[in-house]
Amino acid sequence: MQAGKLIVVTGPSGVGKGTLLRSLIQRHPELYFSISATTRQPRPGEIEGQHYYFVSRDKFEQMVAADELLEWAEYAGNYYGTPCLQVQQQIQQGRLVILEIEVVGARKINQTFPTALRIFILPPTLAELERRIRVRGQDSEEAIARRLTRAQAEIDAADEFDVQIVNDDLETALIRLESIIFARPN
Ligand SMILES: Nc1ncnc2c1ncn2[C@@H]1O[C@H](COP(=O)(O)OP(=O)(O)OP(=O)(O)O)[C@@H](O)[C@H]1O
Ligand SMILES: Nc1nc2c(ncn2[C@@H]2O[C@H](COP(=O)(O)O)[C@@H](O)[C@H]2O)c(=O)[nH]1
Repeated sequence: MQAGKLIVVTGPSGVGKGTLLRSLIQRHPELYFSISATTRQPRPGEIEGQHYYFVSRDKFEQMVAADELLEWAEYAGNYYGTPCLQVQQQIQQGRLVILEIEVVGARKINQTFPTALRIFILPPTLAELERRIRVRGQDSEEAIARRLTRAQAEIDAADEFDVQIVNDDLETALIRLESIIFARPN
């Protein structure tokens, strides 16, 4: 069986990573989308084991100590991390595995998984990024401020990644994402 591949999708909060990836997975159900662990409180409608594994800080720290996470980072006051086991199993089974993670964690993947394809999603403007976070309507003012403070430094890191996609028109960005993920190797 051919070995699978790891694809990391990163970019600032609210840029539309989740929106793009949900559409991508609808079109390509063979993709495996990794489910992260987080200490963040669930938002209305978020389901345990589907959107995230919601864990306490103690439990998260135990997972770190037991080396159960492929990468992890603290983001806007909460921990987020990728459980290793499922990702490794799915790659061994030949699947394309997608991680949707923030920039610090995406950098760590470069060290542990140097063959991963790392894609950075950019907003058309910072004002549009703020508008999207606000329209989503799921973060407190404090959480929005933390996310926007971090966004500029994240955007400045875009060139560290293999590919950059501007998510202006959603369908155009989705087609570009598809073409990069399913590009034939030379
Ligand atoms: N191309 C686009 N044009 C306009 N609105 C968009 C576009 N892409 C996403 N959005 C909207 O922007 C908001 C944020 O999108 P989304 O939650 O997917 O971002 P995200 O990058 O996954 O954020 P986070 O990292 O915080 O999970 C949503 O309301 C979504 O509908
Ligand atoms: N380093 C990691 N970052 C992750 C992971 N799972 C999600 N994220 C990123 O965190 C922020 C905030 O997410 P939100 O759901 O609270 O809006 C966002 O950029 C996610 O992509 C992970 O496992 N590791």
